Amino acid sequence: MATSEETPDDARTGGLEVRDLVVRYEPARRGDDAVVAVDGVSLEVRPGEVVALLGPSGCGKSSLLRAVAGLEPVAAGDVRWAGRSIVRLPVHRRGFGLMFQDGQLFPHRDVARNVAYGLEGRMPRAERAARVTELLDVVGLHGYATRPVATLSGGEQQRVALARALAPRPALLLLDEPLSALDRGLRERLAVDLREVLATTGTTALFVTHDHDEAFTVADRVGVMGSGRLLQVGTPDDLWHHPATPEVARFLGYEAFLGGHGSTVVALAPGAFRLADLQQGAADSDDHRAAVVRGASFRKGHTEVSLEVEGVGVVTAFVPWDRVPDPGTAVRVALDPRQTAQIHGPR
Ligand SMILES: Nc1ncnc2c1ncn2[C@@H]1O[C@H](COP(=O)(O)OP(=O)(O)OP(=O)(O)O)[C@@H](O)[C@H]1O
Repeated sequence: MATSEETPDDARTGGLEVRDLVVRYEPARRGDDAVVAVDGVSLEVRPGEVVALLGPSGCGKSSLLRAVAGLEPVAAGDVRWAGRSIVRLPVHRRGFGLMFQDGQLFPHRDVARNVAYGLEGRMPRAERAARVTELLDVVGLHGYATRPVATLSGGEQQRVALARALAPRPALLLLDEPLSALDRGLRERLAVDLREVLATTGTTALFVTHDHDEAFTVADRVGVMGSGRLLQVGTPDDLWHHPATPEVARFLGYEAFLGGHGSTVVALAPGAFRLADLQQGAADSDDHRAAVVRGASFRKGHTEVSLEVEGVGVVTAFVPWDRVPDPGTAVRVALDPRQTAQIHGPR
């Protein structure tokens, strides 16, 4: 039977449910305004699902995550797990795992004893050792058990932190920018590994990041936040092809906008304009414009050219490395509709 804490709706949903959540920080000095860091957010994370919260610095991602963890009080709204409100449960009774930007490993323990931390007192020693070995395999650190953590690289330390967070089989894993302290190449590789580890272990997770590539790599669904609000939630594919507003589109990486029919706006992804005389496909388009080359930077296997397109602004075009026009060159560009998204205005 449904109680006041449980509704038939919840029983069907399971997982995490955040309802109309408000997180507010009271002012440090009298007379200052309170900061509303999370302003009425509702979000679900279904069992086994990985959801990323994506948004610029200060938009309230960490505050939301910390409220779910029980590290920040909830000013209004509700946080529910498996159909029950947990806002009054202390952190340690929620059964959630936490992982932060700096792994916060215990420097005087070796790798195995870091990973075993959450298992101590919960299972016999032999079982604990087996679980540690299993987790080190899962995160790609086979054979690292006796290494002092101080001798590990930043990426290896984050793998240990992940293994430690997963060891007690948390009901929900909360990750706050776990890869942000690492350099870009390593971050990209670890994001792929993280996705695989979460999938293999069937872990339900909420993952905070300001990096859209990382969110798209790791998560089944992504929630885009801005100024304390949840602006849009969807699969990476859905968000990219159907951003709800120019604000969301810009945050996902769209660079410029064109007026469309009526209240429709056309968002332009990097590569939306092709240099007409250089690239195949450009000739098919009937939308040609004048542009001036502003600069170029070499990337893996191609060159990104910065173009100032008449009536549009500065955008990025991709050209083969041996066909890069000099800065100042006047060129014609053609629009590739596949690299655009339509945003429908308010009806
Ligand atoms: N303990 C606090 N006291 C007062 N204000 C806070 C506190 N923590 C966060 N804030 C404010 O709340 C807002 C949201 O911060 P939060 O850390 O949740 O954002 P974020 O999106 O995670 O940002 P970042 O990516 O920079 O960590 C910001 O304006 C921040 O200054």
